[in-house]
This record gives sequence, C-alpha cells and structure tokens, in this order.
Amino acid sequence: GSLVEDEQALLDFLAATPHTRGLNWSPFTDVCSRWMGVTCNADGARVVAVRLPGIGFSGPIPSNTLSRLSALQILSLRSNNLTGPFPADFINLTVLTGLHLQLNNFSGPLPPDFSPWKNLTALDLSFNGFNGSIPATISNLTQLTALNLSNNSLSGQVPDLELPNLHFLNLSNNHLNGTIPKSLQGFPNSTFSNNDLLPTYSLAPVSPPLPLPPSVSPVPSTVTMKKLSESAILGIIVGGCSLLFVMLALFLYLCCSKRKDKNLVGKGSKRDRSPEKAVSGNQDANNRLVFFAGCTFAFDLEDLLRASAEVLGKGTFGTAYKAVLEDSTIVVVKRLKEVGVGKKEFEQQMEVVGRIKHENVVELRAYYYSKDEKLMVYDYFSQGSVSSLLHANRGQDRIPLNWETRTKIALGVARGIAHIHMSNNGKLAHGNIKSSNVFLNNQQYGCISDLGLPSITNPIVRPVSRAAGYRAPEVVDTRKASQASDVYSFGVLILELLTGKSPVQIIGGGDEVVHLVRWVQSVVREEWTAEVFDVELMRYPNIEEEMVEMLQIAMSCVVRIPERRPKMVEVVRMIEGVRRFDSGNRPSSEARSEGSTPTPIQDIEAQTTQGEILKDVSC
Ligand SMILES: Nc1ncnc2c1ncn2[C@@H]1O[C@H](COP(=O)(O)OP(=O)(O)OP(=O)(O)O)[C@@H](O)[C@H]1O
Repeated sequence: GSLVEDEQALLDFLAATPHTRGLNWSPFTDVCSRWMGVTCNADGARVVAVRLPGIGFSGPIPSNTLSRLSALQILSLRSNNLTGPFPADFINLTVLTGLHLQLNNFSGPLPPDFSPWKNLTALDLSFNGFNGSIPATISNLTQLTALNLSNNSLSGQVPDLELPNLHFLNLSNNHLNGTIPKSLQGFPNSTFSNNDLLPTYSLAPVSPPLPLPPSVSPVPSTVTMKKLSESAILGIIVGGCSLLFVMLALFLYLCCSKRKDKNLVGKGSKRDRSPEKAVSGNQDANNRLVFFAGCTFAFDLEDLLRASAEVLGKGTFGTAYKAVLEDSTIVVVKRLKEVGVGKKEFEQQMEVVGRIKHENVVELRAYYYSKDEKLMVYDYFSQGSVSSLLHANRGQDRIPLNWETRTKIALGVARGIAHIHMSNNGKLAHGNIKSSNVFLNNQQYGCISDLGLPSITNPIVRPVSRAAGYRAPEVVDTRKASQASDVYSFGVLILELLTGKSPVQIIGGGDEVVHLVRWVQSVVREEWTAEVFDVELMRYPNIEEEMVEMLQIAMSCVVRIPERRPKMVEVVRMIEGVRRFDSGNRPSSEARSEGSTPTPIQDIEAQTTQGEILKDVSC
C-alpha cells in the first residue's frame, strides 16, 4: 500500500457513496494536510484515520473502497444514513483500533468472526438495525476497552466475554435473553436494560470506571476519581485557607491599585495636572496624540489624561484602561510597557496598523509616543471580550454564548485575520490572537484587537501564561510570530469556543498544566469526539455536525508542522461552508430551535446513554 493508493481508495468511496455535504477532497490537494476528516501517519506515507461523521452518506458502503486502506487505524462514519450489511471486506482492515459506525441504518448480522481486528480498542455499532446474536468471537478482541452494541435488534444469549480491558459496555435496547454471564456481571444494570434478560441475584461488584474523559473539565478522570487520603484532605484545607488569604490580599491590592488609577496617568487632582506632568514629566513638545484619518474623535492628549479611568486589566504588553472623557466619549487606552523599539520604528508600525480598516479588526484610533509613555487608543467594547463572555461567571444565572454567536465570532475573527494577512504586501502577522483580544461588533461577529504589538515589544515568553496556550510550538520568540503561527492560535481560539475551556488550565497548584490542544487531540484520537464539546452547547439541537466540522477545521489549524496548516483565506472558506451565514433564512430546524426554549441539559442527560444525547442534538 501507498498514499497514492489510499487516496484512490478514498476517492472511489466518495464517488460511489451519495452524500449531502461537500467534502474538499480534491486530487490536486495534499491528502494528509488538506482533506477534511483524513489523518496520515507521522511521515505522511499512509492514511491512518478517517473520520466522517454527519456527512449525510447514504446507501451501503461500496465494497473494495475503504477496505483498501490497509493502514487504517480509526474509521468513524458515525451519524450518517448508511445502510446494508456490515461490510464483509472490512476483514482487510487488520490494524483497526477504533471502529465507529453508530447512528446509521446498517442491518443484518454482526460479522461471525471478529478475530481479524485484534487491535480494536473501541467498537461502537449502536443505533443501527443489526440483528442476530452477539458472536462469541468478540472475546478475541483482547485489547477492547469500549463496546457499544446498544439500540439494535440483537437477540439470543449474551456470550461470556472474557475481555480484561473492557471498561465500557452497553448492550441496552436489544432483544437479548437468557442471563447475564458471570464475566459481565460487574457492569451496571443500565448496560443491559431494555432486553429480555433474566435478573441475576448475585451481588454485583463495583462497576468498572468509564474510560470517558469528563466533559466538564480537562483534568484526567483518574485525578478526580482517586480516593482522597487524609493528608490530601489536610492539604486541601491548608490550600483552601491560603487561597482565601491570597484572594483577600489580591482584593485589597486591586482596591488600592484601582484608586491609584482613578485618573489615566499618575496621581493628583484633575485640575492641577498638566499633561506634561502626567506623562511622567516628559517635556518634549513634539509629542502629541496622533489620530488616524477618518477618526471622528475630538480630544487631545490633555483631555485623555484628564479623563477618569478604570483599569480593565493588565495584559502581556501593558495595562488597558477604560477612559471616560468629559464629553462622555468612552475609549480604551493601552499603556505599553517594554517597548523595545525606537520612536521611528514605533511610528512606522503604528502607521501600518492604523491603515488597516476592516469590520472584523478593532481599529487603532490614535497613538502616542514619548520616551516614557507609549499609548494606544481604541474604541470601547461594552460587552467585554469573548474571553469574559465565555468564561466569566459560569454559574446559575449565566447567559450562555449560543452556537450561532460562537460561529459568528469564529467567522468574523477568521475574516479579520485573513485581511491582516493580506495587508502590507502580505507580510503582516497578528502575533497575539486570543479570546481576550476578541470583541463582538454590532452584528455580533468577532473582531480582533491588539494588532502589531509583539513586533515592537521585548520578547516575553512565559511558559505557563495564558498566552502560552495559544502560541504555536515553533514560536520561541514572540516577536517572530508568523501567519502560520496566527493560524495555530486561531485554531486554539476555535477549540476554546467549542469546548468552553481555557487554552491552558493550571491544576494542582501549578504543578500540572493541561493544554487544550493536547487534551482535544487525545480525546479525538480515542474517538470520543462528543466529549470535547461545551456542555452549554448540548442544549441546542441539530448542531452536532456543525460542531464536528468546526472541530475538524480547528484540528487542521493546530497541526504541529507550520507548512501543513491551511492559509487563513482557506480557513474563512471552510468556516463559511459550515453554516449559512449572513442570511435570515436559517435551515428550518435551526430557526425553530433558536426561537424556542432550549431543552435543559439535565433533561437530555436523563435519557441515559451518550448515543441518545447525540441523537438529540443531530439531525
Ligand atoms: N477595546 C476594548 N474594549 C473593552 N475591553 C477591552 C478592550 N481592549 C482590551 N480590553 C480588555 O482589557 C483587559 C486587558 O486587555 P489587554 O489587551 O491589555 O490584555 P490581555 O488581552 O489580557 O493580554 P494582551 O496584552 O496579551 O493582549 C482584557 O480583559 C481585555 O479584554
């Protein structure tokens, strides 16, 4: 086998299988880096994973197509409309580790002999019309950790399955009869519910742990499930107390620092401060606020410095203030620290940035440069950043960011970055894409802010900072960000929108750092894709396919090798393909769902299996 043969096998499959959604599989693009849903091995020599959930495939899987992918390890055709028998020629896929055919309309018996798939760790054939009995040869799958045959029409007795690694089993909603064999009696009752099985009276041992990663936190399940020792409890108490103390200290500090920043720069009453004094005693008369063409603001440096100001936050490059001018104009002023370039270079960079005008790029209105002060002026976005919209007060009375808005944020930011990449003769990169730099415009599309800062500031590389979660692996000097590293950071932003999780989570008092990209990659590799999505999104029906597509786009942006990442214009096109944007006539089911009251997540979860949750949210 070779990559060329794999490519042909995939094209043959696509040509012979009707589907409702387009796939970007062109013979002229690179299979490994460009083809949606296709993953190759490290050296790009063979296709090892094919994940095509929700593409709208129908009819039987044509023989002698996918079965030619002899290096295939993961095959997912979940949530399609495939029919016919279990493909007999899958017998050739001997290195499969994961097979996911759930939520289709396959029928007929299961393959009598499972021994060809010795490496299988996960097998999901649930929600189909398979009938006949469960073959005892499943016992040959000694690596199997998860088996889901629920919601079929399987009958007969449950075979004695000696599977030492099996942690997840679901045989519910079939027509199985007889008794539950001893080897499987450790699984919870729900594993076997809705069958004709005779009750067993033995005391069931403790059920084995589920291998699924928790969807609410990226902390590995083993961490949370471990029994707490006394010393750990003591640690938590001591830790809790010190945390309380630190929070109190932080609160006092913030109160003090807020008071200090009542006016934009320095202390003193509004009246007796001259601008010269305010800007750290600089006497250079040439220093003035430089406005860009088209800016309608009517204030000068003096007004700005007189404005009452409130600290919005301290970022990598300085502190951002919300300044309310005397005519009640509100602007954001960023006071930069660590500017590593001279005046000329600073001005040149500001001119490049100031020329960029696009509805998805937050405009730089003005800047100021003196020896001791460097300021940048932007419009104020009252809704706050996407970071706060996504992560702030995740409590009871929180208004979740709905799917429509999340996709519009992603599309807006993608268009903004694509525009930046085309500006300045295609030489410009943003360098600091992250959710705290993304705001919403009037139509709720995302806009990217903070352009052009990394290149004029001294390199700041903190391994465990918030920014680190967005930084592409090849970026060691923050001044040398590239368009490809922007694509990576943008991929992380999409993952953040999909999962609702921060890109870096520091747990265990800073000892352990969970990187969102690595976590998502590991979950997707195990094919538990549904587990990565933000639980807040589960309430919106019919979006699963779009979420999966968006996930695939994000995954293509965060590949390790920069050259293999798509260009930003391509990313825009891919996201545009996920939804019908800019049109009032949304697909009917979606329109319905957005107008109606969403189903509370508990109600969906109450319907037992994960498969059912999926069914609820997909078409
Ligand atoms: N134009 C704006 N309107 C409203 N809030 C803003 C605006 N610009 C920045 N902020 C908010 O002010 C805070 C500080 O912003 P700042 O950009 O200084 O830091 P950051 O985004 O956390 O990090 P970095 O300096 O790396 O961009 C953030 O919470 C940011 O969302």
